[in-house]
Amino acid sequence: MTGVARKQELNINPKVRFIAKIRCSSHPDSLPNSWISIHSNLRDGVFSHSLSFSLGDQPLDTSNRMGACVVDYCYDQNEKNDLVFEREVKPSINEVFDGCNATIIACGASGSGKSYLFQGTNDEPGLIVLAVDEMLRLAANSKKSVAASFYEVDHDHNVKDLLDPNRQVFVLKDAHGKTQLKGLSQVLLTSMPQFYNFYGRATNSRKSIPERSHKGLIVNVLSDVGEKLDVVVSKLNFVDLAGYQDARNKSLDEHHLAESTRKINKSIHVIHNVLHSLKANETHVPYRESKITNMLQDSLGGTGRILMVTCLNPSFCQDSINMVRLASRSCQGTSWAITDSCKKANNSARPVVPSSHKIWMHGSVSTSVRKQTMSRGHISRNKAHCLTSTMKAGKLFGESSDLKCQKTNNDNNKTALSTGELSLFDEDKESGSSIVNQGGLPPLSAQLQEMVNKLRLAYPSFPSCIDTTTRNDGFHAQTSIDIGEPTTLSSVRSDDDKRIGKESSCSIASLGRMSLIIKECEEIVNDIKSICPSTSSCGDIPPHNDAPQTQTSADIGEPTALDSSMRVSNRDITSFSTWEKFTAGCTAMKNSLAQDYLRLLNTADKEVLKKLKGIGEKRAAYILELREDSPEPFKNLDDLKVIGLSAKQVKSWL
Ligand SMILES: Nc1ncnc2c1ncn2[C@@H]1O[C@H](COP(=O)(O)OP(=O)(O)OP(=O)(O)O)[C@@H](O)[C@H]1O
Repeated sequence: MTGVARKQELNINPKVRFIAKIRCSSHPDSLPNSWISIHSNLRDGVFSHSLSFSLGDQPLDTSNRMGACVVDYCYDQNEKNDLVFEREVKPSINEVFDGCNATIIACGASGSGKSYLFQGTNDEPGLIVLAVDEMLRLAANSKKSVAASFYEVDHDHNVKDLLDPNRQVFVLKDAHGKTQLKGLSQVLLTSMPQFYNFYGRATNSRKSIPERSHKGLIVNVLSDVGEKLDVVVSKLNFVDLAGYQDARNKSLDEHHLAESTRKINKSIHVIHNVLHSLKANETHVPYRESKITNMLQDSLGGTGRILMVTCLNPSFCQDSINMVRLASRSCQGTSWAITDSCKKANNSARPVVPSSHKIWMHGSVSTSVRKQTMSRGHISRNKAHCLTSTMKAGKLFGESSDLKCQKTNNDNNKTALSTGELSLFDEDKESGSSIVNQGGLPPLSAQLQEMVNKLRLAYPSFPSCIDTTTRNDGFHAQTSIDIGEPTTLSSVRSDDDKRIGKESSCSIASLGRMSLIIKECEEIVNDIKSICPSTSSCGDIPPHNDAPQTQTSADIGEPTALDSSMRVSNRDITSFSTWEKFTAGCTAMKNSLAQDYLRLLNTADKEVLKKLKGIGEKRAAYILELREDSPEPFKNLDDLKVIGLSAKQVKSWL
């Protein structure tokens, strides 16, 4: 890092700013950091830092999708908390006193120095301590007061009051849509020693909780003392996110730990998504996809200023690379559009984004970038010294020197969908006749055709349903029934009605659906075989007995018993009514379609992902990143939330 770069103008994004901080080594004798190099970029008046990584002499290629990792600024290991405070936090505090909210978020791998940055030590106070001191000073000079709350969110689910762990905290929205943290206690701050007392109590209560969790401090600025003390004018949030850990880390063999890690990682991804959306001025911001972003919605949205600090370990840590990639993706609005020149260690240019990416990255580089000239030399350290002596008196913080982050598995467990699997989707493939090609669908293979024919024998209503529609809508109608919900014929029909006319051309998605349905047919055939072991083929299945079970409107209206039809292997297939057989097939199909959609998300390469409805360039790239954290990030339809899709939406596409 050259001195010239250090004197460059800083571009401060008025809304969201991403910075990185390389942790100082906790061992004074250890070698200075050598695995992260910081390179300055100045392009079109926008300043940024790109980071490159090396292991020994070996540059680490992070360019698979990402290329250089770019953040707005990176502080190296020699730069102290007070410098970060003066440059990054203090300007926001003035704005908080003017009525704006601000949020400072620290994220990073475990042991990357998040707590150190926020909390600091007796000798080097952290951002929180410096900020509260500054806020108390400003409050004394105005008719305002400050009060603080301290909370913890474990598993991205339960919110606990760290001042009073027995209190239950509920996240509610008031009539104006504002977030209320019902039950969270608040302490009026009067002096630094009183704050140390408060903060020390809260951090001690946290130590009793072994699980990793996010924790947050809210410093509220209250309106005039003596009038309405409880009216919050604005707030400064500090959010110390749980340490990021690769969920595939072998040490996480206990299921609940892996599960908890998965949830934590997911919420970290959601926070980055939210910041990306805010930075890119997107209309939809996925606050509701995690508890922590839901809680912070008021502060993050509107005019609230946000600083995301990605803390980096001083020695090699794959999780740190993952984190900085994530930050870079959110910061740049893109994560893969990196030119070759950017991959070189000594690159100096910001990544060039191909035009195909420009739609969604629009707005990510602010046009109203505020520039602040700051040189390293003019930071006053008096404040820190003054605080240090106060803190020493209180001996608030203990220190440990463990370097927690270990090298983790770098291999991405990627399984690209083979073209063999895709051949079913292939429009050029011609074989056999088809019962469903009237809408432009490709002909089925002879083998599949035979299977469907067999199904016709077993399920008389199944082919009739197909045949009564003029195109592939019949298939859609059967497969668009909400998964897990009771199936009624009327719902089938209304879905059918909705779809007819909507989709007039054959899409890859519809071809995909078709192949999946056919695959499901095969499974149904196998199910039937297993229920009737004596059956050598579907064609041999005794025809259903319609006589005693004639379909009535009561049958149609009472389908819930059929939901269990896939579990009725004890029951003789011959006792199934036509309707039962049909709905059993439908249930299996819709479940299988959902599973196949999830399987594709978990395994398919980017190009295939982009063929799925709802998945564009951005989502596809994000899915690939999620798969780096967890080999199978999509276990059920609810997991789609993390990529901004709802289960309902996807079910309607299947
Ligand atoms: N700038 C620094 N100088 C010296 N030691 C540091 C510095 N930053 C962090 N450390 C030390 O590194 C260790 C890990 O730091 P810290 O606890 O802040 O990490 P963390 O990211 O909060 O970890 P976790 O996510 O596991 O809570 C601690 O022992 C801390 O004292």
